[in-house]
Amino acid sequence: MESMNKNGIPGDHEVAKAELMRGHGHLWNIIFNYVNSMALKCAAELGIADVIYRHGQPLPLSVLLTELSILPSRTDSFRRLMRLLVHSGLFTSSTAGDEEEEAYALTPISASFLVTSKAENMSPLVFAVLDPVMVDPWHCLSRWFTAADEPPAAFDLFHGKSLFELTGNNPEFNVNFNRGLAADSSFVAKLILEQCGGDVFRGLQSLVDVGGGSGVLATAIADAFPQTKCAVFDLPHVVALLQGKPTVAAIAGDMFEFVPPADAVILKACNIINLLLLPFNFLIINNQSSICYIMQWVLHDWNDEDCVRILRNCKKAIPPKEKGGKVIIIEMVMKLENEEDGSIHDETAETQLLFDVYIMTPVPGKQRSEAEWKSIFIAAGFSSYTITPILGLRSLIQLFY
Ligand SMILES: C[S@@+](CC[C@H](N)C(=O)[O-])C[C@H]1O[C@@H](n2cnc3c(N)ncnc32)[C@H](O)[C@@H]1O
Ligand SMILES: O=c1cc(-c2ccc(O)cc2)oc2c(O)c(O)ccc12
Repeated sequence: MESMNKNGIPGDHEVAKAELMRGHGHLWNIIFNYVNSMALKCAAELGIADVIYRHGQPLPLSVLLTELSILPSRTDSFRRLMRLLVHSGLFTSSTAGDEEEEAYALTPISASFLVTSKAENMSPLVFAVLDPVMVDPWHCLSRWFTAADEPPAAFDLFHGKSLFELTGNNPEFNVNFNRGLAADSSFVAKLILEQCGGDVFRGLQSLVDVGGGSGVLATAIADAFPQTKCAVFDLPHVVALLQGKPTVAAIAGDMFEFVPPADAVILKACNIINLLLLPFNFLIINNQSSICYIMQWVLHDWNDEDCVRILRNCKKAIPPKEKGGKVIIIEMVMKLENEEDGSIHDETAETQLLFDVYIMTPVPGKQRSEAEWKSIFIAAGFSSYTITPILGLRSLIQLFY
């Protein structure tokens, strides 16, 4: 009672104590947040969503335990794991029958992003992001800030090489990483084609997906627009995973050296083009045709100077806007804290902040605001751009000169 004043209103001391308790809870939430990530990874590794999906209706706990070969001694632990995953919105639980045994069902999130049996050559993104190869470097992020030899990213400090060098000499991780990103690409490709496909891709003669990874995006565009000749350009060990995609050509090379002209791609469609042959193909570029380069999650890997180099290489090979040339970039456009609408507090804005810090650990990357993008576009010689938000999190940017 002593902390109330005579009107029954909590005194300063009581308010401060309540705030401290809230703050303590908040801190715990931040500290233990990685448990959500790891519980999700565990669910994906066990294949919980696949088993529920195959069952086609809410799955009683006992059946789930049997199907997943969970040891009887782990029953209680498994139920607690499921309780957290239900709380996170990945599954729902209900009780059915006289014994009131819990039964679990998929939510739209797990049905769309965790069921692997529906997606060939893809695995949930969580396998790429939470692979120990990606997680271990976080333990030296603080050291990276002060390391005198200034390694490009904490990843390089921890592994002694860059992410893309490591994918080149660790085949298992190369597959894991590219399959994880493929699943995300597949989702985005569907969205783009539904929301703005006609406006963006209709009438294009050729398109090259620069840093196109698994080729999922290029394949979806090629399937939706069969008259557009599509190709994926990426590092040799990445395009090597692309064998067997009949509608998309694969080209190995280094985008810092040059970006292949799309018309050269058409000549060699359906083969992995030997990089050595490409200079000869320059001789027969038809600069009058509508050529487009597309890049998803490529520029966010690099500093401003490198982005300008990549974009200048693209600009060299496309005709001006009136002749149908453009570069399409699918990336985040960060909302900034001082933007008027206050939306920095919503979940999308928080995810953007997390992803911006996330990307500095595997690569020397960053997420950019519109003003930051604009100065890169101008430095690379482009004169206009449009931004179409396709998801809360990211946008489709079209660049012209
Ligand atoms: C983050 S991944 C994005 C992959 C794909 N665009 C997607 O959205 O899933 C970046 C891609 O850039 C490729 N890359 C990195 N350095 C490159 C280079 N110098 N030349 C060509 N591609 C490169 C990587 O191999 C990788 O596939
Ligand atoms: O580890 C990653 C993850 C991504 C990523 C995350 C979420 C998405 O919806 C898409 C992609 O992107 C990465 C990336 O571009 C990179 O260069 C390194 C690592 C990752």
